[in-house]
Parts: sequence; structure tokens; C-alpha cells
Amino acid sequence: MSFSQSLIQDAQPYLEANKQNAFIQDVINDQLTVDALNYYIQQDLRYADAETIVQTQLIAKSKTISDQRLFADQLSAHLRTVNDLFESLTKNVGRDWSTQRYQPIQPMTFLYREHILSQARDGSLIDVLAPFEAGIWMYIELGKYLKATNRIKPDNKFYTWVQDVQDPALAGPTGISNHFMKVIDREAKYLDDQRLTLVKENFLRSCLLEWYFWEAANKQLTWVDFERSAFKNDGSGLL
Ligand SMILES: Cc1ncc(CO)c(N)n1
Repeated sequence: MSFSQSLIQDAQPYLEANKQNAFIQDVINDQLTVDALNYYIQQDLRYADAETIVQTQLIAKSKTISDQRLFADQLSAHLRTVNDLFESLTKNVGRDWSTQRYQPIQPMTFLYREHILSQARDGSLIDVLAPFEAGIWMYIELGKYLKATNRIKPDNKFYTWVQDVQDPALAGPTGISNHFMKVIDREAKYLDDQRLTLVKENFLRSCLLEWYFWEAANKQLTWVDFERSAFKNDGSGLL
């Protein structure tokens, strides 16, 4: 089994948990609230900005021109399209698009951004790529899952998202996700087991943070909630 196959295998419980998350189930039942969707849009825009930074790191850490071109082309595609999906989703929450970008970064977004950015200084290419690719892989798998339900109709508030994450350029056999997995496998050959374990841990941690990202949107968790929970101090917990 290749290293990327073992990542996908070990990520299955996380994928299942993401499928069962209330946000995804609400999409299936067409019950996604405007508040949850709006929070998701605003926070994912901030995640997408971290993805931009990650992709500049991928270029910087590449050892060949051909890798640099792969990541530069993907960064360019990201920057060309990053607003389109969110602008389209914003139509479903009755807000003005001009107010959606650069909203405060809330706790789970902060945590997940820090996670994918954490390899920027000392990590090598595979360390930066794996936690970033995990998010892409998760989105593609959730897109397949949602499509397979046959219940996401064009008037569903999340319809455009489901369509977008199935784009063959992203999710197809020769799409960018498989391409990134191939780079991970190529680089994995140079690492010992101890290093591979760390790469896998970071891949799986992204899959875990995906679940928390949906959950934060379900509950629209803010720093104020974090403070309230801390100051209350009654053992009732956060989530
Ligand atoms: C939280 C999150 N994970 C993954 C992706 C896919 O790029 C995204 N846009 N947002």
C-alpha cells in the first residue's frame, strides 16, 4: 500500500464523523440555517487566505522547477476562483458580498489556520503539503457523499459548494488532489517511519479539525463564547 493510500485508510473514521456532523446532515435535509451558512462563508474565507499562504510555501519549498510550476499554477487557480463560490453562497444568506471578507478570525478557524501554517518555517515540502491536502481530500469526499444522496437540489443553499468540490480539475482522476497525493508519495520515499508518523498525524489532525470547523459553524462559536465559558467556570464545557 502506498503512503497516500494508508493516509486515506486511516482517515476513514474522520471522514465518517464529518459525514455525520450536523452541518452536513442539515445540508442533506435542506435545513442549513442562514446563520450557520453565513458563519461558514466568513470563516472559510479566512481559511482560504491561509491556503494562499500555504501555497506560497509549497512553491518556496519545492526543489524542482516542475514542482514550483505545479504549485504556482494551483495558487493562480485558487486566487482566480476563491471569491466565486463564497460570493455565490452569500446570495443564499441575504448579505452584501462586500461585508463578507476579512471578518474576525474565530477560535476554530484560528486553530485550523495555525495547523496548516505550522510547517511553514521548519517543515519540508511534504510537511506543508499533507495537512493542506487533507482538507482538499475531505472536501472532495464530502462532495461525493452529498451527491450520492441524490437529495441536493439546485435550490439547496449548499448546492454550489457540492458542485464545486466535484470539479474534475480538483476531484477527477488527473485532478489536483490526486496530483498532490502523488507528490506526497514521491516525497514519502525519502522519510523514515518516525517522520512518516508525524506527517500522518498532521494529515489526520486536519481531518479532525474539519469536523470542528463544521461544528463551530453549527454553533457559530466566537471568542466571546470561549470567554463566557471560561468565566462561567461551572464545568458545563464549551461545545
Ligand atoms: C475548512 C476547509 N477545509 C478545506 C477546504 C478545501 O480547500 C476549505 N476551503 N475549507
